[in-house]
Amino acid sequence: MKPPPYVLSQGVLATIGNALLHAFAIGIGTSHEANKSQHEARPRVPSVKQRSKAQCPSEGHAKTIVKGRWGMCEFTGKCANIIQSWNPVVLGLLDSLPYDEEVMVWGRRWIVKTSTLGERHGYGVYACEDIIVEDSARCRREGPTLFPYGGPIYKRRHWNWILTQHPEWKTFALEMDTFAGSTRRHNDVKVIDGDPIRSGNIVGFINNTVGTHPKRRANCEWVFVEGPPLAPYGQTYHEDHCLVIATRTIRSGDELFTHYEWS
Ligand SMILES: C[S@@+](CC[C@H](N)C(=O)[O-])C[C@H]1O[C@@H](n2cnc3c(N)ncnc32)[C@H](O)[C@@H]1O
Repeated sequence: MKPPPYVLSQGVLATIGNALLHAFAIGIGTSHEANKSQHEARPRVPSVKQRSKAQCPSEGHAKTIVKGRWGMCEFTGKCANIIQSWNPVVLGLLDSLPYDEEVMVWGRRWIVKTSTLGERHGYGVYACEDIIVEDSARCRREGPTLFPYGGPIYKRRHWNWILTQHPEWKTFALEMDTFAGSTRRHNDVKVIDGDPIRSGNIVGFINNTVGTHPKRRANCEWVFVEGPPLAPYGQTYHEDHCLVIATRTIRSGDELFTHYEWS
């Protein structure tokens, strides 16, 4: 998944009149185009065409079982060393993400349960409280921060290696810094593995507006943020990160939707 990585300027979140946000208002920009204001990017997803064909160096095809939050998974060659362990708690996410149970993430209550799209489309994320977005904030993409897109971060090249061995890992991958104006080479782009099971990443359960009947309206978007989140969530997390922000008022009981493509 490669949802829209909007980039906010330094001042944007500072103006958000939300007490919670003020607690961890973020300094923002991009690592390669600092101080550039908002970039709107088309949401994109790693497609088969975009993916490099590079295989993970196999070194005699030795097989290694890598144990992690996902259970056990077999990798060969260098891939086994590339797989990172991840603790969701460092980014203020939950160590385990229960279904059908209210949880508190970044100061707000949420529930992960069957999507309004229907059972065959899996789970969705619902708000358990109202989140108000003023019209003026909406126009400037200054809606409240909901939670981060969390998971281990891989270089694109390494992520491609992983996918050659486990293509099913791709569903929740977010390319961090591909947005309009990015000058990074494709292989330099970083990818967050946001699988909810592997990463405790609640964002992974947010569904897409595309093709929905009746038509769902997006109520949140992704933004790329340079540097770690401020306290209390950035105490031990030192990477650039991505956030989900509300783009319109979300009422208690509403399911979150955004616009992304997937392959
Ligand atoms: C990022 S996940 C979203 C969470 C997913 N519902 C789950 O339980 O894992 C993306 C997957 O959800 C499903 N999905 C999301 N939005 C959809 C939509 N508008 N129509 C149909 N399926 C959708 C697709 O199976 C897609 O691969």
